[in-house]
Amino acid sequence: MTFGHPVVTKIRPHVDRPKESNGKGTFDCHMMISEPKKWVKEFQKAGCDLYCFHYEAAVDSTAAESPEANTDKKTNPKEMIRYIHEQGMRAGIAIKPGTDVDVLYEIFDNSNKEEVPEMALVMTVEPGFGGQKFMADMMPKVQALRKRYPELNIEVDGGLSEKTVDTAAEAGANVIVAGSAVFGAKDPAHVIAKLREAVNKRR
Ligand SMILES: O=C(CO)[C@@H](O)[C@H](O)COP(=O)(O)O
Repeated sequence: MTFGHPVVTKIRPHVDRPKESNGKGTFDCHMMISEPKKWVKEFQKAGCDLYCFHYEAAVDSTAAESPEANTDKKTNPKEMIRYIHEQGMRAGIAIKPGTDVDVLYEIFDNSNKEEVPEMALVMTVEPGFGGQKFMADMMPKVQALRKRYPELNIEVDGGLSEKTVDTAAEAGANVIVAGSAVFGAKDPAHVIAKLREAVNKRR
């Protein structure tokens, strides 16, 4: 599990859930875990505003607990999104580098708004650890999402820094996760300001 560090935290008002955050930004929890449904309530209690799970991991948790009883372990992100919304949080859905962006279209095109997340997260490194190299070849996914959903919150995570943020922002990302670039900086506030600036000048 990792906690994202979104430096651009304003979720666009028209996609906001009724329960607003506390005015101090959005507590965006990126759940890089295999059974994301298990932790939804715990994280809601802990103050999470936006619960982001992986498309690849959205397997029914009951089925995952009893594999022998599970004959069709199928991905069910819609159920996850509805469940997150029912707990009063916003939902995000993440895809790993090897996952096609097309899998998200069915999810965002759904006419049932309770099953539509407020954010898409395009991983720009393989999930695992900080300090990896930004994968610029993920940008076509961001561009495709931005073209199809002009108002969507699109997050990128992995290898973002002052050097790479322009590429991501130019492609259409408006929520930037940065680990080592911020926490390893002499002046984290300056880096955060630069990352924000890169996004804001394109909005
Ligand atoms: O958890 C992950 C990747 O597994 C990311 O959230 C990274 O931790 C971000 O760190 P940097 O790439 O910015 O150092």
